Amino acid sequence: MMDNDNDFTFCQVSSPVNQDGLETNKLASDMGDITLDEESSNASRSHSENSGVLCMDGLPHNSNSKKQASVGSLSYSVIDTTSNQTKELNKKPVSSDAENSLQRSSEQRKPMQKPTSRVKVPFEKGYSQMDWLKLTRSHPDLAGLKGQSNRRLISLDEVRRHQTEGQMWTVLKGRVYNISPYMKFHPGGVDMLMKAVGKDCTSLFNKYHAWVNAEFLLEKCLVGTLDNSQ
Ligand code: HEM
Repeated sequence: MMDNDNDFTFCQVSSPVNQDGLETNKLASDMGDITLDEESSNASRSHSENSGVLCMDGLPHNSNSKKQASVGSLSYSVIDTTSNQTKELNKKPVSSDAENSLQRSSEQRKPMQKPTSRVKVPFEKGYSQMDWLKLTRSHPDLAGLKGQSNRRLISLDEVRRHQTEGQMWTVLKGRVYNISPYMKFHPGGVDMLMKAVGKDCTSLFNKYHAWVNAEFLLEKCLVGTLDNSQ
């Protein structure tokens, strides 16, 4: 079962929102030798709709011939079609230790791991998403506009020239943001967000978390709109 927020993230093996068929297809192809039975597929789907995650933590079941794994209160069979044998997933109760739980869940996920590994970086004190929201409400000029309008058109070349501390610009879905103030608040870590600086990060963003509402999160960091005319 899921004990805390960390477990929620670390156990995530499918996209919370199935809006993006790609993610689901990738998962399906990476699962390769594992087949979920009819009942389990339905169960997983409805679980995804409800809570957005598919977590494999659960208490051990007594499994001899039929192997059972559990997802919250749901259970399903896992069948290895290559060896014609059923595999039992590693099922142990979750401890509250986030580090152990990260290790254990990455072991569990091995057979169906995606190429894109998504590790949530523990935030520094004062840099939670709630702290970010508070800052966006209280800071007068997060974008660093200094009175300039954020309705102007900005070329990709100008975006490239903004890679200094305090002025780190990126393009996301046609909008130009100064992500400098968001750096330390990014749940995926500073290093990951640095990859977005000075360029269009839309595809990277979608690869990791297409469902994140950046328009809302970065609203106060908007510096303009990308000029596509060149
Ligand atoms: C530019 C705007 C971006 C915003 C506003 C943003 C925001 C977020 C948010 C809110 C989360 C937590 C998601 C969750 O809990 O489900 C997150 C996680 C993450 N982000 Fe970003 N992100 C951005 C760009 C990027 C880029 C460009 C990359 C990759 C190069 C990236 C990589 C990650 C990773 C690896 C995680 C961590 C694990 C996870 O939560 O699943 N992000 N980001």
